[in-house]
Amino acid sequence: MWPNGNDKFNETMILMSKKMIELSMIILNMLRNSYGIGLDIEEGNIDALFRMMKYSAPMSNEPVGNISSHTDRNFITLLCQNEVEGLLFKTSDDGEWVKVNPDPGSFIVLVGDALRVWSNGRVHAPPHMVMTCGEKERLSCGLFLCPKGDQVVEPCHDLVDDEHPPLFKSFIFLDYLHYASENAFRADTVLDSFAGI
Ligand SMILES: O=C(O)CCC(=O)C(=O)O
Ligand SMILES: [Fe+2]
Repeated sequence: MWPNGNDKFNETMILMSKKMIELSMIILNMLRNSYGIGLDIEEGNIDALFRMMKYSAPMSNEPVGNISSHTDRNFITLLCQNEVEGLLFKTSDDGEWVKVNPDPGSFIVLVGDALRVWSNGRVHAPPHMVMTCGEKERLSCGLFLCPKGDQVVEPCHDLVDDEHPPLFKSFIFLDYLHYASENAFRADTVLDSFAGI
């Protein structure tokens, strides 16, 4: 059983997760630069979860729901997947559901709730879900960059002023995770009910 006895696989997964953490940090820094401000998210205050997901082939042409609509709770999620489509996300403009065209050579970047709070609502954390159909299994792997559980999540002070009042209250990340898991049935609006002002 992995990791025992599968050293090569182990090594590849550790390398992959390290590279995905690096890429997530680069993206966070690009965001900071685009606002011309210092990023008060330090590496020591961040956790990363690497997860591999397998959706078995539904063997039907009717789409089958695998993961229902939700926003991710973390700062930023990087996803890569095989060629089987299934991920859909909701746009901020008109709330349309859009299919993600799978490209095994690229990463999908999703903003999560913690980054939406940090940016004081400037970046959209899209509700997304997974629905598959057909005869092939879908494989994806995700790197979820999160605040550590004891971290305070709040709008970045440089992004709050008279014209941009805070849209969210400060909270401890772990408290939010608990609240979100107790309110999982409204997984894509739970941030607003927990911390929205
Ligand atoms: O498998 C995917 O592409 C997405 C999975 C997902 O949304 C999640 O694990 O939060
Ligand atoms: Fe997700």
